[in-house]
Amino acid sequence: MESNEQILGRSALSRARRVVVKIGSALLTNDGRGLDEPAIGGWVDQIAALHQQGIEVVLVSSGAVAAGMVRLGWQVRPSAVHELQAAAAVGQNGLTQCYEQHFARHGMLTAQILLTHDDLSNRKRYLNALSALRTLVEMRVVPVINENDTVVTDEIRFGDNDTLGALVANLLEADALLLLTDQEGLFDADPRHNPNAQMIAEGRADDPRLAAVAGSGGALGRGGMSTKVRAAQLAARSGAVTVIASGRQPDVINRIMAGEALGTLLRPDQVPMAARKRWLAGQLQVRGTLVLDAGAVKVLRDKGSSLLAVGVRSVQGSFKRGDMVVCVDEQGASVAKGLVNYGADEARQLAGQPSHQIEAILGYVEAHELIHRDNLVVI
Ligand SMILES: Nc1ncnc2c1ncn2[C@@H]1O[C@H](COP(=O)(O)OP(=O)(O)O)[C@@H](O)[C@H]1O
Ligand SMILES: N[C@@H](CCC(=O)OP(=O)(O)O)C(=O)O
Repeated sequence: MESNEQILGRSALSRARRVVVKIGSALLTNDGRGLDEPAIGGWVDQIAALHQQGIEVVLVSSGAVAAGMVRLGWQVRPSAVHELQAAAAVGQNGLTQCYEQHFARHGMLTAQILLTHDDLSNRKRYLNALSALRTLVEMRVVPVINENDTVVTDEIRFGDNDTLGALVANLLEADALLLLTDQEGLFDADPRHNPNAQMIAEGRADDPRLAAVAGSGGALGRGGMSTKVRAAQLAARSGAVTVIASGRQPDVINRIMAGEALGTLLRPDQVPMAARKRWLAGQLQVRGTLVLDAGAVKVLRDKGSSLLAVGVRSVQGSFKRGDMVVCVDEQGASVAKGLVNYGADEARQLAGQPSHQIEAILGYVEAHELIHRDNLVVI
């Protein structure tokens, strides 16, 4: 029998079905010298190979500011936030184009997604982002995500896409988060300043000693290792394993996903399913109640199905799309909790109705299910 460490360690990577790959600025820009296009081509080839194996890959890519600086002919990275934003806006086009061209060599489509951290803490926008991303992934399109630098100031100032990568891993309940950077992994001291620093091969994401060795920002004034350790902690909440590794190692993505001991592995302390359910359940206060008929209770419990409106008897409370609601049986016993796709008024109109009637009743379809099974925890 496998031990917990094996379940949550390297072997979790070889079983992973969905992975978020984050490529950092330090690496993409070859330490601040504009986009490293041949290297990008290499990562795209590796991601295409994973796709061939049926693994879903979502890419979080930095590099907009650096690409914009080259296009604008700026030699020095500006410090004023509005100039960083301008450079990011110009550069994002180049970044998108670069990925699009390389993925096209493999006959693959990409989609540009610009998000802020706030988007993923606002319940409605969270659900919107989730359904858009899930649809893209199901269509085998590779989402290429970056921060929406035009509307944020903190993120662009700290240059932290590690947190965004972790939030996306939470959102999509990814099995793994790969943080590709310019170092072989997390060292016990910054290797740029300490030649005797040793790489940490493996640890628990929430080990406080890791935060201590990660220190502060990287050489380009970015998050450095501290945001990577924090990202691993966030990713662990939904059960994802994190690997911090050098993007310059040949075939790094595929080797890590095959379970090879490259980089630093930071594992969650709980098996993924338990972590995901706890994370979802701990997300929000319950805002309303859906009373289910016996058939709906049975399919939720026995099959882990999504909740359809047809199985809902009545709706209590006042809630909005994206809020957490509790599902109870007709005797009032709790059955499940989940994020609801319709607000209370709409849910009342839909209760007891088949899904194909949603458009006729409301005039639009937000989703075919009232609660998608991925957003549902049976209790
Ligand atoms: N303990 C450590 N181990 C490895 N790298 C460290 C450590 N502490 C600080 N660093 C620095 O973090 C940098 C990587 O972070 P960063 O520049 O933010 O990369 P990215 O842009 O890929 O996110 C490295 O170049 C290194 O100088
Ligand atoms: N979003 C910005 C900066 C993000 C950034 O540099 O983050 P990181 O790669 O974590 O150091 C960009 O694309 O240039």
